[in-house]
Amino acid sequence: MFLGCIADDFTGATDLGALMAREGLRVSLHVGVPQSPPTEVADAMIIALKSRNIAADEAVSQSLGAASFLRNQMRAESIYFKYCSTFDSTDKGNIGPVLDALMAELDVSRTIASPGFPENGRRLFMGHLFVQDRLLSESSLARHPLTPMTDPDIVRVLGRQRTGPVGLISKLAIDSGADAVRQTFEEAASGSVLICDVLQTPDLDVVAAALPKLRLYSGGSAMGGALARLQNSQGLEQGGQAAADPATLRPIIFSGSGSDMTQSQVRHALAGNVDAVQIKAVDIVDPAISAREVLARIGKNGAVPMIYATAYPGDVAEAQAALGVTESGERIEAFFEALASAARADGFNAFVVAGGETSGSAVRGLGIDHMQIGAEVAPGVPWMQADGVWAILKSGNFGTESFFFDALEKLGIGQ
Ligand SMILES: Nc1ncnc2c1ncn2[C@@H]1O[C@H](COP(=O)(O)OP(=O)(O)OP(=O)(O)O)[C@@H](O)[C@H]1O
Ligand SMILES: O=C(O)[C@@H](O)C(=O)CO
Repeated sequence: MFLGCIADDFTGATDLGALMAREGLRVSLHVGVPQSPPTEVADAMIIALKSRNIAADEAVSQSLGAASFLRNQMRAESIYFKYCSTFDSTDKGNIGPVLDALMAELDVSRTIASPGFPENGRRLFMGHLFVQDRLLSESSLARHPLTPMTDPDIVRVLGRQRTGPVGLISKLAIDSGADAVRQTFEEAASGSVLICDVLQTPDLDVVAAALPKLRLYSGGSAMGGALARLQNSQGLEQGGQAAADPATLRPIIFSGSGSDMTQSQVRHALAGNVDAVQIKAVDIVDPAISAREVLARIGKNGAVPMIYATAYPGDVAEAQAALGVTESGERIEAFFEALASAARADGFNAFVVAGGETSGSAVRGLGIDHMQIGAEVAPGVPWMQADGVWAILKSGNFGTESFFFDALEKLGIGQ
């Protein structure tokens, strides 16, 4: 297996899977470390963790466990550590501590950190990360509830998270070509992690071509896509993609993200034909009971059900003031987990889910631990199939306004 990947959240894992499957790779995606090596043939394996917002030492231990499985059981030639294209983290971690631990474990003296994802507007210049046309620190990510990104200089951000040096593979080196990139990498001090500038996708291909056989890479999904492209240009068989039979599908939409884009997507869906139920944290006492109540209310008008907690920031703040930030979030997550489980038992089998934490809850509720990548609806957002269930896990800010309907259409379900 050429690439063994560790993703720090579920939507990020499916994002990476989509970008590698696009290049024809056979991708095997697992939720957590599998009990034993899977029998299917794969060029790349992704282990999805939920390690972005946990204590750094726990994130390190889970990531080392995944790396050990990928190297020892799957014989992965390289390890890829996938984190967010907006470098979501705090000064305590978890990107730096996990990178330090993987570098020590794999005995590598240098690696790269390449979060950029130009197709989704995440670009880096001189180590500064932009979201569309704004610096990271001026984007909505500066107000992220768990990982507010207030410093756009990723060299400086990673420098605060690790003990070793942090350098830069600048756009100037990339424009000079693969040899200049390789030289920058090789001349960097031992122990360095080099942040990669990227304005357009071909910049990533230059970096991949310059550094084709590192034991350890790290970044967003687009760098993984570039490595997959390089691998495929060396003659891999095309991988197949899972396809759905629309006649057998019963769709349902869950939205628990509060991001600006998901808010637009919910508003767009509400203006169309959906059977919508809004859920509030204060109303959830027993998640299983709330889930059954919601399921009893839907399905009367023949439209696709959409159950959403997504609310304006003022309403979220009100719920947080009443219950506390942790309690209000946990209630909604427990609700979506119970709802996924109950909806599956009721025969729903195509789940459109918005939000990283919400996706984690839905996957837990569905009880799936292994997924096959299907068609991509928006850059980095593919349908996936597991044990007769279809699911699409959308990162909060991904997709355009019509995403929910686009996703259904992609499976052949008209509105
Ligand atoms: N109305 C609400 N009141 C209180 N908490 C809410 C409300 N709606 C959502 N939440 C909580 O906000 C968090 C949203 O996290 P989630 O990761 O699903 O979305 P996101 O952060 O926008 O997505 P991503 O991580 O993909 O960018 C969850 O913990 C959810 O329970
Ligand atoms: O890289 C991204 O932006 C996403 O894959 C992500 O990590 C979602 O949380």
